[in-house]
Amino acid sequence: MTGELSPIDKAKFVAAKKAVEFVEDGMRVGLGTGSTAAWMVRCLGEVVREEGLRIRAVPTSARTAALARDVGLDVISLDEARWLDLTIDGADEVDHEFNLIKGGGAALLQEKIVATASDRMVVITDASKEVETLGAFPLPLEVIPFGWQTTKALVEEMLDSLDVMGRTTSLRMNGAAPLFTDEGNHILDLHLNRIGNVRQLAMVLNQIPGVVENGLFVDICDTVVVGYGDGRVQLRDLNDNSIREDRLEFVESDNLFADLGD
Ligand SMILES: O=C[C@H](O)[C@H](O)[C@H](O)COP(=O)(O)O
Repeated sequence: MTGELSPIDKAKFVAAKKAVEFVEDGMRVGLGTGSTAAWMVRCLGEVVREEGLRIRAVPTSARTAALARDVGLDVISLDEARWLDLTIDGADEVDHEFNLIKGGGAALLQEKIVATASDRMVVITDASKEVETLGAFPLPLEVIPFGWQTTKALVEEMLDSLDVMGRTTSLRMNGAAPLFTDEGNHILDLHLNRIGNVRQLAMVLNQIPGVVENGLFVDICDTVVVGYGDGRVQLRDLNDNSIREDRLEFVESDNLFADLGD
């Protein structure tokens, strides 16, 4: 069964499996969204079944909530949990200061709320998402549908005033219609190539009327777990600047590998 996994899925899987080791009995855990986070939810379900951990999980999307219930996790809302011990999530890009671009799966709003409500955010990724400077991946911006074209024009004006060159913005589509997020909003993707001042951009984007949230996660992530296709994992911790390495075996499990990908 594991032979069917691509190297990239193996990398995502080992990062996810390693990150689940941070989960302890009694914790309230935020569950990210996306293909990497889906591996983590499956791994967590298995650990909870095998070790009898009592955890409560707060998902960041309807997709993750459905998967979490499928694998037997106790799903509660953020309002029930209030604060979380840990959130584990994927990312679209990660820089050396652990700033992130998120929202490729349109879940950035709930993801940012949940991660910010957590004592610790662990990001799981493969090496392809590590970058010197954020911005090659289009930056998602969640905007309310009312007047979105005006909001888009204001965003473009703001980018001009910041001298962000060569940018384009596009409304994310779902087939022929605009995509709606779980919160009923649209996504504008900002194609910027390179984000010089991440902190400044994150702040000014959220000042624009109509913008609900942006996909820049600044000073939120503490730990990054990078997985590799050969089973290696690297754990980087910003708090003590440590880097630890490990290697995980691929263990065949029908539960984990029956439904590949997100
Ligand atoms: O909105 C989606 C999230 O921010 C995802 O965590 C991000 O897009 C990474 O997804 P994946 O693990 O599928 O690459």
